[in-house]
Amino acid sequence: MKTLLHEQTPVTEHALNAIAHMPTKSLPMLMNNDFTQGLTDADFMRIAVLLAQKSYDEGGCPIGAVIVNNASNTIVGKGHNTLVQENHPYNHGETSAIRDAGRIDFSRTTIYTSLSPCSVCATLIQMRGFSRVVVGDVTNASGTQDFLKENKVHVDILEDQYGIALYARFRLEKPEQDLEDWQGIRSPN
Ligand SMILES: Nc1ccnc(=O)[nH]1
Repeated sequence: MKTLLHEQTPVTEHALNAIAHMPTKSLPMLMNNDFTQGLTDADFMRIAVLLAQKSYDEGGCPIGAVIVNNASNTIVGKGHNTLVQENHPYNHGETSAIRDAGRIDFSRTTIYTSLSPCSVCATLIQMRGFSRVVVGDVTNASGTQDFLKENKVHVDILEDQYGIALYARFRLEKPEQDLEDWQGIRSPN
């Protein structure tokens, strides 16, 4: 079967945005193995940021995450924060992607998150035995890298300036929503 994204397709922002929006299980219909093999850490991080943008456009918190199988370089889970969209007291970008992936062996996967993980997500990442975390923003938030490293999770910082600017804008526009999401401070509603 010929896919829309293949070995001759350039890796553009439009292509990455289509990947971000397509259900994970349908991705093999969109891109073939050769295209998938060409995706880099920065590309996976940008997909996480485009999921953050999708959440922002829905009125939610702009944080996205992508989980990739280390051996096959394929996306096995992805998602974004749904505090607002699902009226969900605790569904961060990371938990959303982890839930999308399901009960797999996370020790052979990498999670790309558009924002530095909170302590609850860092604990889940450690408990589920992820081999590696790539963090796209340690400018707006930080603090769990040492915990992750102490627990044998490899941490790489790969800042995405688009994601950093988006989160900074959100924090200025909706400071209460940012605090509720980070610290569980009671919703004003
Ligand atoms: N890393 C994160 C911080 C806060 N909220 C999220 O969804 N993710």
